[in-house]
Amino acid sequence: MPTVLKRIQPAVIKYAQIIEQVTRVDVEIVDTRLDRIAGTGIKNTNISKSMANEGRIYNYVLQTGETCYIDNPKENELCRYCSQKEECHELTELAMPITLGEERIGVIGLICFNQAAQARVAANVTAYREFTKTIADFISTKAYEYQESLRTKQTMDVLNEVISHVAEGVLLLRQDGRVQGANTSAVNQLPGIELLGHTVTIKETGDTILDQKEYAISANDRTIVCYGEMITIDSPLAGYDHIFLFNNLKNVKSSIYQLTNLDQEQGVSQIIGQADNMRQLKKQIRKVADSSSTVLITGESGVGKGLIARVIHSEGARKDKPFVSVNCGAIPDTLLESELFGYVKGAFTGADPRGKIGKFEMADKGTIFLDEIGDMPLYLQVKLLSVLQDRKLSRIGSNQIIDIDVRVIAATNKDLVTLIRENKFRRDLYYRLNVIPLLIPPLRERKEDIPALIQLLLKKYSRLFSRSTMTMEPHTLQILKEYSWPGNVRELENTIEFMVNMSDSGVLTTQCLPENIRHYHDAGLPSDHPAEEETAQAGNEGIVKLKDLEKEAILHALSVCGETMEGKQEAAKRLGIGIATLYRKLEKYR
Ligand SMILES: Nc1ncnc2c1ncn2[C@@H]1O[C@H](COP(=O)(O)OP(=O)(O)OP(=O)(O)O)[C@@H](O)[C@H]1O
Repeated sequence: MPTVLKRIQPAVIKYAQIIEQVTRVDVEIVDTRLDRIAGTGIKNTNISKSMANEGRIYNYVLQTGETCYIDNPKENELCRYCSQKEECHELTELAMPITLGEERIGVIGLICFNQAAQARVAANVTAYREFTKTIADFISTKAYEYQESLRTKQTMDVLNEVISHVAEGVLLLRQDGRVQGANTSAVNQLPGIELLGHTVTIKETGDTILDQKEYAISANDRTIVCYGEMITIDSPLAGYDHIFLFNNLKNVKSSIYQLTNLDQEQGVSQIIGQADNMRQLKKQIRKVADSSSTVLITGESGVGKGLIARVIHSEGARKDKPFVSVNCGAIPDTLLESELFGYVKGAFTGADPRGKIGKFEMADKGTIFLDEIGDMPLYLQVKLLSVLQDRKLSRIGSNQIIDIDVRVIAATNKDLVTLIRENKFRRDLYYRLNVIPLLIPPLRERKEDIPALIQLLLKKYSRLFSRSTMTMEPHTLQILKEYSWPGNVRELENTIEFMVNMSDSGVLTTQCLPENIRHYHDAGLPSDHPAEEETAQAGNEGIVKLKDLEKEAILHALSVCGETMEGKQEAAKRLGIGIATLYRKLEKYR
C-alpha cells in the first residue's frame, strides 16, 4: 500500500517548491520507505525512487524524531558508514521530521550544494528551521485530511454495501430533498419517480401503522405512500443528512398477507361435483369470476362456501392480487371493526399501540371474503354498506380517506331474509351484497358426488398419515352414501379422517365407521341432526334403550374379535350367545 505522503504527492511537491522559493536551497522530501516524494534543484530527479542507499540521516530522523542540522558532512558521525560518502557533494543539510500525531510519516531535507547556499542557511538557521517546521505541519494537515477522507470513503463503502443488501428501500437525502443515494429496493418500490440527483418531497401523512409512520413521497406528479422512518444524521457524511428507510404500502401489505395467508390458488377443477346442481354451480362460478360484482354465497355449514369463494377469486382477473378472508362470526364484535378497517397509532385504548392495517386495505385490488356475514353486528353493517357504496374508507382514528378497489364475496349459512324480518340484518345491505347470489346445495342433495369426494379425501388423509392410499369396502361406501350428512362436506372430511385413523389395514370397513353413522344406519334413524338426538337422550336422564345397549355390545365384540367366520364364533362365545343368535341379531342391527 502506498504511504500517505505518496498519496498526497502533488501537494508535497508544491510544498517542496515553496520551501525552495523561500530559502533558495535544494529541497528533498522522503516518505517512511525513503522513497523520494518531492525534490527541487539537484534533487529534482528520481522522483518516487528509493533513496534508501543514501538515506542514513533520514533514517535517523525517522527513528528518533529529531531534527538534524549537519554542517560537517563526511565527518559527522551519521555519515561515517554511508556507502555514498565519497561521492557526496553536500555541504550542509537540515533534516526535519514530518509527524502525524505520534507517527512520523516522512522527512524534509534542505541541502546545500554550494557555499552561497551554505552561508545563507548558516546565517538563517533558526528562521529556516521555523519555516520548515511550518511547512511540515502543513503537509501533516494535508495527510490528516487525506486519511480522514479515506476513512469517510471506507465508511461510505461499507454503508453502501450494507444498504444494497437491505430489503427495505433506503434513500440518502440532503436537507432540501435531493437524493444522494438510493438502493435497488428503493428504486423498485418507487417506479416513475426519478431518484439519484433529483429532488423528492417526503411528507408525513399523520398516520402511524405497526410503528411505522406513513409518508407520501412525491416527484414528477406522482405520489407513492410508504411506511418508514426518517433518520437525521448528526454528523453529515458525504453530503447527506437524512436517511429514509421505507417500504411502500404494497410491500407492507404483501408481507402481512404472506404471514396470514398461504398461497392457495384454486380452480374450478378443485370443486368435486358432478351432480347436476353442482355442474350448474360451476358454470355460474366460471361466468361470474371475471366480473367485480359482489357475490353472496349461501348454503348450510360445511357445504364449501369458503372453497367456492377462493375459486371465484382464483378464476378471475384478480387472481394475482390478495384474497383476504374475514370470519365475521369468529371475531368479537368489538374487534371486528378494527379488523376490517384498521386503525392508526393511538386510536383507542386496548388496541395494538402500533396501529393496524385493516383487511379491506390489505385486500386492495383483490378480493375480500366476508364469511358468516349474517353474524355482523348492525352498527357495522351500516359502515360496511357505506364502504361498499363509496368504495372509500378511513381507518379508525384517522382523518384520511382511502380509496379501495376490492371485490366483495360474502357468505352465510343463515337465512338473511329471516334475519331482516327479525331486524337483525339490514335490508339495504342485503341488496348490496346479493348482486350475484350463489346457493350451494347441501351434500344430501348431491349424493352422487359422495364417492368422488371420498376418493379425494382418502388420498388426502392417507398421504397425511403417511399410509399407502386406502380403499373403501363397497358396503361401507353404501352406508356413507345413505347417511344424511347434516355437517355436509366438512362432516364427510372429518369422518374419513376418523376412519383412516381407525383402520388397521388398507381397506376401510364398517368397523371404522364413527359411532353416530353406524347408529344412524343400524337403527335406521330418521334424524339428520345428531344434536337433536343427543338432546332427546339427555331428556331421558341417561336411560338407554336395552336394544341399543345390546347392539352396542355386539358391535363392540365384533370390533374386538373381527368379522371373519372365526371372529364371529369367538364373539358369540364371549357374548354368551349361540352363533345363530348372533347372526339373527346382526341381521336386525345392520
Ligand atoms: N365440492 C367440494 N369439493 C372438494 N372439497 C370440498 C367441496 N366442498 C367442500 N369441500 C371441503 O370441505 C371443507 C369445508 O368447506 P368450507 O369450509 O368451504 O365450508 P363452508 O361452507 O365455508 O363452511 P362454514 O359455513 O362452516 O364456514 C373444506 O376443507 C373444503 O375444501
